[in-house]
Amino acid sequence: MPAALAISGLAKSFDRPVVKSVDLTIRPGEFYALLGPNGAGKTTILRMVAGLLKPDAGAISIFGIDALADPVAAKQRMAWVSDEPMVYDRLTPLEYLDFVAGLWQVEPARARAAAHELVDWLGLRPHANELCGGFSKGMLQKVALAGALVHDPQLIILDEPLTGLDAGSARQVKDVLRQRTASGVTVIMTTHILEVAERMAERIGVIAEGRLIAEGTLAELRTRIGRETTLEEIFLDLVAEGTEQGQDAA
Ligand SMILES: Nc1ncnc2c1ncn2[C@@H]1O[C@H](COP(=O)(O)OP(=O)(O)OP(=O)(O)O)[C@@H](O)[C@H]1O
Repeated sequence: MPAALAISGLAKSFDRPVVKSVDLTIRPGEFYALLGPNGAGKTTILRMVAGLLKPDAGAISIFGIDALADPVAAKQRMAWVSDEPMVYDRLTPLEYLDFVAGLWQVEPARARAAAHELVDWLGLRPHANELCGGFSKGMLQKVALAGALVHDPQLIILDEPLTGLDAGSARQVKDVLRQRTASGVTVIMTTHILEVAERMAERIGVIAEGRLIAEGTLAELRTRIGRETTLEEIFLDLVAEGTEQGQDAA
């Protein structure tokens, strides 16, 4: 079976190199967290995977599909959830989900069932028939997540999905993601909430200055650091070890 996501030699520069020859392989059903300091290049990597930004170099394969050569086929297998939710103000959550399902040509009865299930899972039922225009950012984030999942993607790519959510909403989103991975779906997400990476991710990748500087299970990362400590300490040590700034400070 091909990898859910295989990236090799991925590179991108803006006014300077931001992603520098990143290789990453995620197996089907895996929950993978991408950590890294602000500006490390995490979002840029995910935007390239989601087909929103053209890499300068490298290859991206999604379940064996060359995402650069056949972006439409690749996009059908994945969902992209940005940290800036884009939802239509003049639609209710159910109307929005119906609209998105239509774009994906999901069979109407299946789409309706999926929409109602997501609305319930994400606690949107009391607002299911209200216009999204009046929603808080957290509620919009949940509607956007529901929209991304309505076509049953096999790879879910999320950029900071829990930022700004209250405890109850964060729990609902985590439960939806857990439920999806339990049924074999692959998840890759960026987060600054180390506890989320620690509790939810099977493997963690650390990006610093555009490079993947470390990767593994929490136990593997601990072994690499050589002491029994928290993910926060591991993260700070790895970043210090893997960046010019950190090396200068050491
Ligand atoms: N469209 C763009 N044009 C110019 N520079 C950009 C663009 N997008 C990102 N960058 C720059 O690329 C670098 C990496 O940004 P990116 O958003 O990938 O980082 P990140 O690791 O996701 O950071 P954060 O944790 O703060 O969200 C930053 O210096 C950012 O300013």
